[in-house]
Amino acid sequence: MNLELQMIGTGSAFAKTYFNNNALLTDGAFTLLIDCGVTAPLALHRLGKSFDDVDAVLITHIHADHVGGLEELAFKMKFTYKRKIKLYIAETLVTALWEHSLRGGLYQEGEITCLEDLFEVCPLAPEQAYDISGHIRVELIPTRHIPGKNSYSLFINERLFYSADMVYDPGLLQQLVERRGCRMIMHDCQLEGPGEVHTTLDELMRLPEQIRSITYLMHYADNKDDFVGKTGGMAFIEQGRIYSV
Ligand SMILES: Nc1ccn([C@@H]2O[C@@H]3COP(=O)(O)O[C@H]3[C@H]2O)c(=O)n1
Ligand SMILES: [Zn+2]
Ligand SMILES: [Zn+2]
Repeated sequence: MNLELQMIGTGSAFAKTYFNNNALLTDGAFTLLIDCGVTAPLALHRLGKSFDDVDAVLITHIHADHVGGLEELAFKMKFTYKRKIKLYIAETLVTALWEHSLRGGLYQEGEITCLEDLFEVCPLAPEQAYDISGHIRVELIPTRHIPGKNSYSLFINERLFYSADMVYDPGLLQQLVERRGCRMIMHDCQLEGPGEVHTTLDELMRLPEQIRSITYLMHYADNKDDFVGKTGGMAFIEQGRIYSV
């Protein structure tokens, strides 16, 4: 069964013309929000949607463009929609998300004292596939991003690789395509400068043509249009467009 994936934002962390790189993945009956950055509430609003359209949220790593909208999501779920949705997150990130990111804004004596007061927390072990819905199955793949910081890319339904923010790892991409049946790669893409914590366009251009032909670029800067047609055949994913994956 095909899924529909819609990026509510395709921008890099500090992009101003694109929202944060967050996605809605749906099987028709169930909608998973992949990352929930600072701009997620407005990005959804611009698409005529709200957090009420979301059935579960999955977090790849703790940076504001991926978790900064969780405070609003949690408050809206608790006090407006009165629902506790599932929060899928690597087991290594559960404590850090609450203690280092959300507690300051969400804590309320006797009412909200831990992540479990807001979400049905589902800690995920890496390299193990989990059924998120009847038709969505996700495996976390640890990928390098910031030294000492855990970050996880996604392998969805044994066919789509969705990169978290990650440094170039051609061996992983090659292995997924050649040995695990990966048919589509959605990759973060830093258009200019050295890729210290991200993968650069120059690096992705070095991939074999067979891999580039199934690779789509996201998490890009405001000057993306300057690079259209100069990406070795890799297409930019468009914010708001619905893709069959
Ligand atoms: N060592 C670092 C750490 C962070 N950064 C920038 O901060 C952003 C945080 O969100 P991101 O999407 O991971 O992108 C990071 C870099 O732009 C960076 O450029 N170098
Ligand atoms: Zn990011
Ligand atoms: Zn990041």
